[in-house]
Amino acid sequence: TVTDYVIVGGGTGGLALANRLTENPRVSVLVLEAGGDGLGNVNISDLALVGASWGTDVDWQFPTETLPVPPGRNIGKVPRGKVLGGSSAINGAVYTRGDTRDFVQWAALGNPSWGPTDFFAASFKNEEFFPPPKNWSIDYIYSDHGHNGLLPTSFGNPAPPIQDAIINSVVAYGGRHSLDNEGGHPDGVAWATHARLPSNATRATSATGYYFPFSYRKNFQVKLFSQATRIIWKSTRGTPVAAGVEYVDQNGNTQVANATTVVLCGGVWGSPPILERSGVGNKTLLASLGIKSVVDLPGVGENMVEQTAAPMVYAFNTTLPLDSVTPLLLNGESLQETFTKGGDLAKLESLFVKPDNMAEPIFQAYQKLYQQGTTWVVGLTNLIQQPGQPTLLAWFGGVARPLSSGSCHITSSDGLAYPAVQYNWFTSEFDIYAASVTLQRIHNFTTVPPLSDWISARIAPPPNVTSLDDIGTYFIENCVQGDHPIGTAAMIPRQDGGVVDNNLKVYGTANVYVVDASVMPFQPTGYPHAHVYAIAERAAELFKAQKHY
Ligand SMILES: Cc1cc2nc3c(=O)[nH]c(=O)nc-3n(C[C@H](O)[C@H](O)[C@H](O)COP(=O)(O)OP(=O)(O)OC[C@H]3O[C@@H](n4cnc5c(N)ncnc54)[C@H](O)[C@@H]3O)c2cc1C
Repeated sequence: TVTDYVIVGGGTGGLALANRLTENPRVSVLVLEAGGDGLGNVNISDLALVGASWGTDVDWQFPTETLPVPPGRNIGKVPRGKVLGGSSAINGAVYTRGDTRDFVQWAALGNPSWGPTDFFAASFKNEEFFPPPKNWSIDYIYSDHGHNGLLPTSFGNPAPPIQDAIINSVVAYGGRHSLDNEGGHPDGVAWATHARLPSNATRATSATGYYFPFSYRKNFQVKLFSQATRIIWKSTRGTPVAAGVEYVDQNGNTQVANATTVVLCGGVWGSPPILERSGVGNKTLLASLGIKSVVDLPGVGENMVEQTAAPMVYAFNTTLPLDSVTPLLLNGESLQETFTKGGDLAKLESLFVKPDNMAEPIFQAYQKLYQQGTTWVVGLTNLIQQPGQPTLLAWFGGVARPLSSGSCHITSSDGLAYPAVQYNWFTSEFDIYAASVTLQRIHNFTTVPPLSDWISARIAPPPNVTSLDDIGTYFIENCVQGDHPIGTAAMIPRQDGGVVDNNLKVYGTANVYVVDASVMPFQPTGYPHAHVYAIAERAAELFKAQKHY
């Protein structure tokens, strides 16, 4: 049998796309997912247990390469969801939307279908926002959220008065209190929504929203424990045409799924390896691995941007009664604003230079976003309660839009081998300087009243780390990955290192597409999760329009 679409990866993007395509009963979709269904796994469903699934069988546990800066640092294996729902099933579930100006730049990169009006309409289609109860002191703007989507979003339970103290100290130190960061103007400290059902703190994933309630659809088939290895080509003469996808089924047998259209939704480190094993990628690299080139596309696996964050941890002088779900505040602001309070803006600007491996148009987009004063640095607050210990306040602060970028490439033609994930953090000094001043500013927020009235000591970094240089060293030695990588199949012009076009079709192919976090040309303000859903919603619209469904 030949299905209309074979979708590789039943993750965040994959299931959202599959759902929208199968709204039409005449369109058939087969999803190949390397993991299982995750049903009954409390580490997935209970959002209070975030992190418990990492390192288990629902996590790919991707090995990473040693970092260049600081020399020799290796952060080891990092999580990615290997289960229906993909990373939406194991992530922090923080749901943030970017700035409208981010998408003006996406469109300017040669993608007219991805401007702010289209992007936000697609994103709102994803969300079903549950406002907090009236007696909770949480600000939000109702119209900044989607209301008829398939993914429930809501706030964690508030912990007044500490939350108000955080907001008031940010404002006391020259920051802004934003009523809502979700409507295209993320600029200041605001409550962050989670992908979660409000009633019982259950995690909402692409599987709970887009698949399980629709699994009755005969045209929406899912094969679990089926790992795709490469694309099978019907013809590589002229423009190559895919016939389907080769995969290893749950019994270890190699099979082929035939389809009219192949869509890769394997994620940032799942999709590029499939392209490379199929002959789509850097011709020289592929030749060195004995793989015949089908389309010479050097951008495959490049342009990988990952946010980093370092903890600033403070002990409270009291134990706070906390709900099981940690409430969160997200603070973002422009670099100009951050530096006005304690950095050398001229020095920062002198460091704002294009890294060799960054595409020129992306750098131009960054320049515009910087000049427009868009939010560039982000801090997320977390309240931590361990039995018998004082409550801790942890800020995770970092640069939302770093200049340093890395890569993800296969190292052999083995269809089941892990690729080499190279982050390349801090190869741009701009990122180190911006991060140091950000942490210093977070420290300054925390040590002015009213928040300071609650704090007894700083736990991390140690109190003797005070100079900007020392804070910078602390950051590069202790930062953690955001688990927010994007960009390895970037939607930019082919001559600039792009991999997919405005319709998410892989350049040089007739019928191969990518619909996941890989296609983001750069990280919109905030975090990636909500944007992947929006990409899938928008991709479904574009596919339907092309095929006149
Ligand atoms: C620990 C963690 C915390 C995070 N926290 C947040 C957060 O709080 N907020 C936020 O916005 N973002 C967060 N993220 C990032 C966010 O979850 C991801 O950006 C997003 O879910 C990626 O979606 P995707 O569709 O690109 O990939 P995924 O959702 O990862 O889906 C890829 C799917 O493809 C499958 N797959 C891969 N290769 C193959 C293959 N060869 N054959 C078959 N199937 C395959 C995988 O098993 C997976 O199901 C976090 C991520 C992680 C891992």
